[in-house]
Amino acid sequence: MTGIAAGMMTSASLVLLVGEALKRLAVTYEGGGFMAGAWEVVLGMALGVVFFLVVSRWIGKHEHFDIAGLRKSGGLSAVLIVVAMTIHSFPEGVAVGVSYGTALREGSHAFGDVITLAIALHNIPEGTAIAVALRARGVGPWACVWWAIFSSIPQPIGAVPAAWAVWLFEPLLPAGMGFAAGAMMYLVITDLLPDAREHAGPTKAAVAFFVGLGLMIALGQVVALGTAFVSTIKRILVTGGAGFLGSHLCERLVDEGHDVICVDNFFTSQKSNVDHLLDKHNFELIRHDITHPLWLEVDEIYNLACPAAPGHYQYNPIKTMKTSVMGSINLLGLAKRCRAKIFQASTSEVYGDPEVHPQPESYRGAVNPIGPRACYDEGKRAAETLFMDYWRQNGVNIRIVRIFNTYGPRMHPYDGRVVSNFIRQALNGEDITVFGEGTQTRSFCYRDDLVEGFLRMMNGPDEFVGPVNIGNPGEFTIMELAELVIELTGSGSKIVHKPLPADDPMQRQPDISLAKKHLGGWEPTVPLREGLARTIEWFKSIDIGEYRAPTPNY
Ligand SMILES: O=C(O)[C@H]1O[C@H](OP(=O)(O)OP(=O)(O)OC[C@H]2O[C@@H](n3ccc(=O)[nH]c3=O)[C@H](O)[C@@H]2O)[C@H](O)[C@@H](O)[C@@H]1O
Repeated sequence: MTGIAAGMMTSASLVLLVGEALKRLAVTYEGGGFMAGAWEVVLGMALGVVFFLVVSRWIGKHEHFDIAGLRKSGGLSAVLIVVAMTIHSFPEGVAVGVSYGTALREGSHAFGDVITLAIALHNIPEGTAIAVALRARGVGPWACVWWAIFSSIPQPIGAVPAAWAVWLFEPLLPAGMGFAAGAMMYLVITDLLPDAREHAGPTKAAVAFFVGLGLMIALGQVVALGTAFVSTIKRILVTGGAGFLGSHLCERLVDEGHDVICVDNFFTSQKSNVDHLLDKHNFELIRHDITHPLWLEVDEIYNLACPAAPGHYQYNPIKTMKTSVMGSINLLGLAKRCRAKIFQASTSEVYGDPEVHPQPESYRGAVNPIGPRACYDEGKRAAETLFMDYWRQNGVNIRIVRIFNTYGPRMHPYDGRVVSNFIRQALNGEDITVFGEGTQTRSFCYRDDLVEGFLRMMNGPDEFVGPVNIGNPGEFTIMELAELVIELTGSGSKIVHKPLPADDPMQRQPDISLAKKHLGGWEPTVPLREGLARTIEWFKSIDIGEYRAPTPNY
């Protein structure tokens, strides 16, 4: 078994990791000549070897890994063996993590899978050895099993941060691949092969080694074939994809390698938001209004299409209601036909002017169904109803998020919402228009935090369909916001008061416990001051003259 694992790990290290790293470098250093950039892999391998060497020295003698030696052990040495095995699992985990980090960055998990398999296989004799040593000491059979399993727990603990680190430092990938290869080869030479040889003799060890080599090459082929069939690349439709949030979502999805179809009618959005994506092979832009049916073949749909600023959605309230209701019906029908997963961008406005504070998802809201905001609030509520009914009645795979006030770069300068208005006014030296006394509150979430929440919700388990609040619980009065914008822009603008619009909610703050629980601990990371500074920089970088106000209501 150990001999086979040694063969598999050798093949994985040299063929998959080093081979692939050199292939990548050939692209990076195109035209750079023989061995261009290969030093990165060599350096990575050396680091991998040194890493294992240091760890092995630190935990003591190699005899502790010696499987034959374990059989003879008893008493204190058995405890030492468990400790040594447990600690030496850690660098193995790092090797697995580096391999997965590398593989996933490439859009496939094949590398990680084969290396995990090899390490897992090699865990079997190690775990058995621990069990044998403890059993000889009179430890009960189940306790032996537990200790055998426990000794491998450092593997995932080492693997997760290692994978993350590789992900973070993409340019170091070839060196990272070399690192994993070097670390594994060290393990093969110092640990696996001597064990195999001592156990089974040189001939059987050599045969097992070559069986392992062959097995891994065959497995690599099967995985490659399987990956081609079960591709991780999805065809994703984003409606409202040229808008403030939609364009950022498209960008994230394009970067992840998905085939993205952006649909927009450009009512409150701007083509320039997706200009930089137009020449990407995996991005497509369609001008279309979702109140009309759409015939496409997709795997996932993000429905973000709807004007969201009160002034613009009240400009043509019937159209706003149609966008939420007919748009949802059209897209849910598309999702049903394609068996696609579909995501609805709902809103904190479903809570109306809330009597419960902060607002949990279970709160049913206080919406005026006949007021000027109803076209949006009730439209979004009806959309939620439609989503839930398509889920219950037709088994459509849905997700609903309720977005709380969001801001950031690419907000339309004439959007009319409070953050864009205040920044535009401050930069132009105009009066800052605070509606009412400015004592009403809002909780402002930075765009990137929100889109991260979207992705986690869409990619989360099918059992959790929402609705879930996504927003920043940091609550501010509108007056505080005005003062902060003046401070950050260094503007001489004065604050003036205008009448409070009808049905304007007095307070709003999301309860995000549900998101934290179900979306892998998701929570906003960008504080208002920092997010506003970034947004102000973006506003300074654009030419407002290139933007056309969608309606006169801003
Ligand atoms: O920003 C958002 O994401 C939300 O914006 C609006 O909801 P609202 O909270 O009314 O957003 P704003 O128009 O930005 O108004 C926020 C507060 O600032 C006040 N405001 C707005 C604009 C302005 O120039 N001055 C001003 O004091 C408003 O009266 C309101 O109390 C939309 O209706 C929501 O669907 C959307 O989720």
